[in-house]
Amino acid sequence: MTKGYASELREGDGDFESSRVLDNAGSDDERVVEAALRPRRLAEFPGQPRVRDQLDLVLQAAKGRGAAPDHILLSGPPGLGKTTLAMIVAAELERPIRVTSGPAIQHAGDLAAVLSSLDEGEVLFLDEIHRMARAAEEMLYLAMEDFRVDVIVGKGPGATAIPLELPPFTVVGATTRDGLLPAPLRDRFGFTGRLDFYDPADLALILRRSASLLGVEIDHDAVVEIAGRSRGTPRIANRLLRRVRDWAQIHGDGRIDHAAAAAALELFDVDPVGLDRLDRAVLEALCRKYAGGPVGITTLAVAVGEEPDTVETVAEPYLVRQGFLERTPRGRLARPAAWAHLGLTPPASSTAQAMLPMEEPTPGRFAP
Ligand SMILES: Nc1ncnc2c1ncn2[C@@H]1O[C@H](COP(=O)(O)OP(=O)(O)OP(=O)(O)O)[C@@H](O)[C@H]1O
Repeated sequence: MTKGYASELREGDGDFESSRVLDNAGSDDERVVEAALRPRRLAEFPGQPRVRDQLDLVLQAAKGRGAAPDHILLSGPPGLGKTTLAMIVAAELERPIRVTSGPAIQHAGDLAAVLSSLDEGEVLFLDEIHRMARAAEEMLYLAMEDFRVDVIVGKGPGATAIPLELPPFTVVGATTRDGLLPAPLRDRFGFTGRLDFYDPADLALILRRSASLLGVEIDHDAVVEIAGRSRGTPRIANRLLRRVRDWAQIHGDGRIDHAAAAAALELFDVDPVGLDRLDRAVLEALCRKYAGGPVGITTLAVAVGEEPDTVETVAEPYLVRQGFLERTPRGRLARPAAWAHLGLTPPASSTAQAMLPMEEPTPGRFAP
């Protein structure tokens, strides 16, 4: 589900909290709206054609055999649809879904309680699976492989493991950091779907569908404008749509045209390539404070007043994808496009400048 970044940002110094319309977080009300906008079936899910086709095959084959499918791992940056796809897996299998998350499982006993109450064929959605406690991870390996958990009774040398058989079930794990998953856990998943940023045409489809569900009229140019500034992320596209809708309601007749979209996005500090204040702060710190780097992620995060994990999972993937930033073994480096985007001239000695030039991305187009 969509958690983590909200609380992390709130717990942080809060610089970006109030104005980050692009946060991959949101209030409870927003989560309710988000849930209402989720596609329910695979056929309604725009984008990610490869993952969709692979998942379709896995699910159809399992259904045909009348068996639970292999465990499924979904990885990718926040807001790309991992939770949505987990819900879709259960809907396609016509099975119930149990939802929990890594941070909620801090002891093996927490996981044992969930596992022992699963019904046959049930889908267990484990969001942020990389944040589960180590002891619970070990229990999960066994449960995923042998459909069994060992319940430990007693303590010390007298402790006994009592095996408890489980009915077959399917784990759908979601992670923004699959590199943090221990190999034995990763290996237990028979299928891994890697979600990537959406292209503007798919975001446009998502926006049209959401506008129709929200009952707002939106014209073609406005859809293109919002899609181009949504960082390749459906959650952000939907959130920007709702802010543009607010603008059109207050300043116009409720219909969304290009002028309304552009004015609202300007108000909410979303720049023409979709970068928000945190993204720009990261680039500014990298270029102005550290002369383009290389600089370590922790230092960079301190410079922008954020947790390293937030910078790494929320801001960086898109900055890398857009050709603004490069991750190197020595630290983060600003690419020439970052200097150009900020209107700065790289210092003559900058390592970043010595690298091959990349084009400044155009609005709504991803760098190759
Ligand atoms: N392919 C899609 N089509 C339409 N809407 C989508 C799609 N993918 C995601 N969304 C919308 O974006 C919102 C966020 O998606 P979701 O919660 O599934 O992302 P996530 O990858 O699980 O994020 P996180 O890592 O933060 O948990 C959903 O509420 C849904 O409305």
